[in-house]
Amino acid sequence: MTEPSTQPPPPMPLSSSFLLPPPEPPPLAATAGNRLFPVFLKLEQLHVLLVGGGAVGFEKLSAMLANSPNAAITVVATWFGPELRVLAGQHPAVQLREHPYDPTHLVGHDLVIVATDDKALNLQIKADATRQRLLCNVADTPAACDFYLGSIVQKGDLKIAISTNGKSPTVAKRLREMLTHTLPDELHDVLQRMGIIREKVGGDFAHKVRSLNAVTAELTGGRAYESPPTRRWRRLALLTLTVLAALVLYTVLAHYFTWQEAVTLATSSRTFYVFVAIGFGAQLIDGMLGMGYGVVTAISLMSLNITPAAVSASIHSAEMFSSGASGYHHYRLGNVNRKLFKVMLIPGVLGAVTGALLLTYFGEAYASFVKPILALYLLLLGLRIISKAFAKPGPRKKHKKLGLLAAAGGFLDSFGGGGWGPLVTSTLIAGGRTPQYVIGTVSITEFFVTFASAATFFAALGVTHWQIVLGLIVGGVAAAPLAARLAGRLPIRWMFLGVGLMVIVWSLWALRKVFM
Ligand SMILES: C[C@@]1(CC(=O)O)c2cc3[nH]c(cc4nc(cc5[nH]c(cc(n2)[C@H]1CCC(=O)O)[C@@](C)(CC(=O)O)[C@@H]5CCC(=O)O)C(CC(=O)O)=C4CCC(=O)O)c(CCC(=O)O)c3CC(=O)O
Ligand SMILES: NC(=O)C1=CN([C@@H]2O[C@H](COP(=O)(O)OP(=O)(O)OC[C@H]3O[C@@H](n4cnc5c(N)ncnc54)[C@H](O)[C@@H]3O)[C@@H](O)[C@H]2O)C=CC1
Repeated sequence: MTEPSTQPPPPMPLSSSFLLPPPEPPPLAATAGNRLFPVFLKLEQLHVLLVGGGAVGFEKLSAMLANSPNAAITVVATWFGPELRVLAGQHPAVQLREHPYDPTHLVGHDLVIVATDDKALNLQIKADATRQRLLCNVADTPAACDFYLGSIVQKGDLKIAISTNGKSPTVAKRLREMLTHTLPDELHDVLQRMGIIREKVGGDFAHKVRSLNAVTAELTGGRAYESPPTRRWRRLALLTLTVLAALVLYTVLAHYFTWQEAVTLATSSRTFYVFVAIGFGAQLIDGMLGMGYGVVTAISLMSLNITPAAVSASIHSAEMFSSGASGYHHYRLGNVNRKLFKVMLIPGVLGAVTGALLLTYFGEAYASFVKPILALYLLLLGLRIISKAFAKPGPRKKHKKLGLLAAAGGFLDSFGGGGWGPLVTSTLIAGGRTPQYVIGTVSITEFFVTFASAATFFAALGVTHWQIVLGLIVGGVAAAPLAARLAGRLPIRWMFLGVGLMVIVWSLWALRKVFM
C-alpha cells in the first residue's frame, strides 16, 4: 500500500501540458483498449495520394481540406463523383487523375488513402505502399490501416481529434457534435491571449511552466489568475469604491439621524432582518439565472404592504450595490467575456442615464405607457425561452446589434423601472451563448448601468427609504460570492426553464398594473 495524502504533493514536474496536473500512468483499461498514438500532421507540407473518387473518396478529401485547405492532394480514380469534382475545383493544390490505379502513382507521395470499392485492389495498394514505406489508410479494412482519420472538433486555434479505435465512427461523430456544442467559443480568445502571454513570460523554462500553470489554473476549476499590477489596481479600485460607498451612505444617514439613532433603529427593528433575508434570496436567484433581483425584491416587498413608490425607489438604490458585488465576484471567477462587456458598457450606461433623465423630466406617466409594451415583449420572450428548454440545441446565432440591445436594456431599466436582466440576459441566452459567460458579463455591466441610473435619480430626487435599502444591500452583498459561484452551474435546460419562468413572472407582474 502506498501512503495516501498525508505527504505534501510532489513538485510539479516540467510538463509541456500545462493545463493539467502531471500525467498519471494511463489506467489499465486505456492501455488495453485504444493503442493508437495521435499526432497532428502539417498536411500542407506533405503530398497525399487518394485512390478512389466516389462517396468515401469525397468524404476523405473533404475531411483533409476542411482542416488543411492548401494540402497538395492527388486523387486517382477511374471515375469521380460530381461533388468531388466541385470540391477539387475550389482547391488549386488538388489534382485529379482519371486513370486506373498504377503503382507509379505512389511516387512522390508521403501518405496514401485508399477508398476504391474493390477490396482486393485496396489491399494490393496497401502492400505497394508498405513496400515503399509509405503510411497508408485503407477505408474499408481497418486492420490494414497504418492510421485512422478522426472526428475533429475545432474552436479557432483549438483542435480535438477523436477516435473510437475503429469501433464506432458514428459515436466519434456524435462526440464531435456534443463537444462542438458544449465547449465555449471563448476558448478561441483564451488561446489568443495565452499565445501573447507565452511570448512575454521571461525566465527559465521552469519559471515559464509555473507562470503558465498559474495563469490557466481557473480552466480546471482553480482560482482565476491576476498579474501583480492587475491585483494592485483591483485592490485600489475596490478600496476607492468602498470609501466612496461608505461616504455616500454616511452622508445619507447623517442627513436623517445621528449615529446612535441610526444603529439602534436599524438593528432593533425586526423587519430590517426581513429585508436582509429578501436581499440575500433575491441575489442568489439573480446569480443563478442572471436576472430576477428586481422581481423577487419587488414581489417580496409588496407582500409586506410597502408602497409601490417606496419599493421602486429602494430597489434602484440597493440594486447598485448588489450588482456591484455580484459583478465583482463574477469577474474574479472569470465569468466575464471582455469583448461582450466592452461592446455593451457604454450603450448600456447612456441608455440608463437617458431613461432616468426622461423619467424625472416627464414623470411617471410616460413610464407607465412604456412598461406594458416591454412587459408584453418579455412575456413572448419568456414563452420562447421556455420552448427552447424543450427544443433540440440549434446552431448559435450571433447578435450583431449588441450595443443596441444594451442601450435598450439600460433605457428600460431606468425609464420602465426594470428589465435589464430579463431583456439582455434572456436575449443573449436565447441566441445560444454560454449562460455562465452571459450571466457574468451581464452582471458586471449591470453594475455600471444601475450605478448610472441610480446616480441620476439621486441627483434629481435624493435618497429615501434607507432602512429597506440598507437591509437589501446587506443581504445582497452577503449572497454575492455564493451567487456568482452558482452562475451557469444549472443544466442548460433548467436554466432556460428558470429564466423563462422568471421573465414571465416579471412581465405578468408588470402587466398587473395595467389590468387591475
Ligand atoms: C477505421 C476508420 C478508418 C478511416 O476511415 O480512417 C473507419 C472505418 C470505417 N468507417 C465506416 C463507416 C462509417 N464511417 C463514418 C464516418 C467517419 N469515419 C471516420 C473514421 C474512420 N472510419 C476510422 C475510425 C475512426 C475511429 O477510430 O473512430 C471519421 C471519424 C473520420 C473521417 O472519415 O473523416 C468519420 C466521421 C467524421 C465526422 O463526422 O466527425 C460513418 C458515419 C457517417 O458517415 O455518418 C460510417 C457509417 C456508420 C458506421 O459504420 O458507424 C466503415 C464501414 C463501411 C461499410 O460498412 O461499408 C468502416 C470500415 C470498417 O469499420 O470496417
Ligand atoms: N472508412 C469509411 O469511413 C468508410 C468506408 N467505406 C468503404 O469504402 C469503400 C468505397 O466506398 P464508396 O466510396 O461508397 O464507393 P464508390 O463506388 O462510390 O466509389 C468507388 C471509387 O473507386 C474508384 N475505383 C474503382 N476501381 C478503381 C481502380 N482500379 N483504380 C482507381 N480507382 C478505382 C472508382 O473510380 C470510384 O471513384 C467501400 O468498400 C466501403 O465499404 C464505406 C463507408 C465509410
